[in-house]
Amino acid sequence: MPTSASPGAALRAVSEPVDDATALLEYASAAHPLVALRRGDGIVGIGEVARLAFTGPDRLAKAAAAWRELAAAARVDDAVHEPGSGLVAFGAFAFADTSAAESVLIVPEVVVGRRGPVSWVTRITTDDDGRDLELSSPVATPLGARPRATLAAASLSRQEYVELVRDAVARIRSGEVEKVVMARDARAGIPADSDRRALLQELAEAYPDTLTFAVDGLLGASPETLVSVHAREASARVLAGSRARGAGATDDAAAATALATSTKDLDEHAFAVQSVLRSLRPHARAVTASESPFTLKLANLWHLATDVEVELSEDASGLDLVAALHPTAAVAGSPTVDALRLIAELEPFDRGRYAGPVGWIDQDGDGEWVIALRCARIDDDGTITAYAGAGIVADSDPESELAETRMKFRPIADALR
Ligand SMILES: C=C(O[C@H]1C=CC=C(C(=O)O)[C@@H]1O)C(=O)O
Repeated sequence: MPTSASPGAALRAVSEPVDDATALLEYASAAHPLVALRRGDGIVGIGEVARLAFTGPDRLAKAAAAWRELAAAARVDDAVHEPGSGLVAFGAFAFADTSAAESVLIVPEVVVGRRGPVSWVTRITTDDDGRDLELSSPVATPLGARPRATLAAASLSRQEYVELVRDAVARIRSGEVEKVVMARDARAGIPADSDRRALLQELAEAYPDTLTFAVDGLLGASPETLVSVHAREASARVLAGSRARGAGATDDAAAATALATSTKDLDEHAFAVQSVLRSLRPHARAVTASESPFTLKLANLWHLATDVEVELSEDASGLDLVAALHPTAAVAGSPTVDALRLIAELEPFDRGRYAGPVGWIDQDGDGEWVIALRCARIDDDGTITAYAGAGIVADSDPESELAETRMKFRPIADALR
């Protein structure tokens, strides 16, 4: 484990432009990478100058308040002024209020970042002795071999998952909930000293439009932006409703059309959009969302997607908005409270940080948060636990939902292949 520390004193961060930092992943730790990358741009953290941990129902609100305080006390010299320069923390939060998994904000000692033509390094330290920051330059090391392993069903066999979905459909038809997301887990093992960056590289190449992330052992490639905040504007990409990609061009186009015209998927999607709009409205001067969803193409799946743009009405930070949004109907269901109760009752495992918010925040509260999907936890001993879920509504077919979860395991399964 990395050393943990809470900042005894205020933090000081200095960002300076550097020559092109092309292969950002080469700066990350092989064992404990801190990464947020999209199409080659983003930030990589090295070391830990502070780790804030939270648990329980208020974990997000507590994190938002703690970060506000820490950022207000920090001394930041940012000569770069790009999203991700200056003081940043990476965060990963548990899905459930009762989860045993700790939710964390990690402030790295060094950040290497890149956005288009601009590259930078940020050095962060505690400001207690008034020292000038003189840390050595970050070192790029070539990625190691990609670890190989095969995922196997863990807490539930495939048949048990099918039965779980059948139970969920019955509970929906009896009127208990309108939609519930049912997940399953799968496990594999890699050597403890495997280079996690090699898996991230594979995810980033196969899923360039997702956020490839790694925070505190959780890594993945999420297509779903919970909220991205920059200069008092926020955006979200809501996903719900999925189809496997077709084998050839004709099949693939037919899969997209079938998805775009499926009442079951459009209903499932509408619940997710409504839950996001409801959560964002109190913080918004204006909210814009397209009237009907578009089909988003990923390497493994088609998704129904809606982009939401928000003009913020107050000084809400990314974490304030995350606290308002989580859990959306894309990962919990609708109505939220009833769906969460059903998940706790039916799913025989702790989701940990799967389906929770993961991302980063800067000193101004700006940042990018996605829902931790298409992801796995890798323990220090090399045990991998991957997760995949599907939104269940009254018309769901249990076998199709099982097939959908298999497609959602593919990013992790393929990266390990
Ligand atoms: C719960 C997952 O996906 C969600 C996001 C997009 C589409 C979904 C669906 O079609 O069911 C899920 O709501 C997952 O990938 O584990």
